[in-house]
Amino acid sequence: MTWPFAAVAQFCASSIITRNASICNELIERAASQGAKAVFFPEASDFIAESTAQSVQLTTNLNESPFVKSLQDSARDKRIWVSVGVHEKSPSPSKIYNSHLLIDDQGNIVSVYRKIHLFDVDIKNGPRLMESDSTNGGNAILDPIVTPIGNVAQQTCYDLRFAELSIAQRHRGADILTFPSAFTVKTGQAHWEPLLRARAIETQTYVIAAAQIGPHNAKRTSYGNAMIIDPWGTVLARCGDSIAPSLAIAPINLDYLKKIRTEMPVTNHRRTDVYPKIY
Ligand SMILES: O=C(O)CNC(=O)[C@H](CS)NC(=O)CCC(=O)C(=O)O
Repeated sequence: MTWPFAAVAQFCASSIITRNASICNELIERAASQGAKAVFFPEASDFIAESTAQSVQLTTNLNESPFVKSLQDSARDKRIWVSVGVHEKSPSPSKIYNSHLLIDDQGNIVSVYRKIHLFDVDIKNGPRLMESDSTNGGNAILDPIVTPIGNVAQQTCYDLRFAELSIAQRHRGADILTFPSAFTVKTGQAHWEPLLRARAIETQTYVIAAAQIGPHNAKRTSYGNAMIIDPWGTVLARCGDSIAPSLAIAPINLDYLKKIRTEMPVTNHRRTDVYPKIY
């Protein structure tokens, strides 16, 4: 059996939505031409705004977004699944959702995850970001979605730091955890790869982590290092240091995943008589 390939994307979004759309659609074409069955884009691929006000002003409903429509068209034309982070209107006029869409190879949006944990931090000599100024948090952990590469479970960026979500999604049947992200440089250097590898190792799942890279505007730069990790914690593929749009590709081997889980059945060893089962 040859195993299906996944592609993870890395680029630098600006506040110009049409430009970001061209980059993503070009990468979808490239991923499909390399034989990938699914391609994963970063958080906020539609735009990175220069202010809270601009972020709210640029945001539409999903069914009114030319960015989303163009990715749906590309997914259908190229017969490839697409995971992508975008902004979405919420019921409150001054706040949005930070959403993660899964689009199937017919161009249908099959799942919309709304980021649960909001990045409100003020780090000395580091970033100060108050995501909750512009964003409402979601309230649901989603079930994994069956795709040609395996069961894909959606999260977003800062959610990575809350292992409960990954454990819950593992219990619900995830083969692959996905973290579309725009990590800051300071936190990324310290935490990005160890957190991703920890989630892969402790849940024995593949981890696909798309990332924004480089300077979006005068105030904001992202860490990059998009990567695909296997259930043993090995980094199978990663994007390089260039801020030019790029892809990294790896096979998703569910026999290998089963082998890892059989040889060391950590999920069966959980002491849910001592602490609660997360589900
Ligand atoms: O701003 C947008 O439009 C999109 N949202 C983001 O980029 C979010 C909120 S500012 N970034 C993160 O969650 C970074 C997390 C991070 O860097 C960490 O956990 O260390």
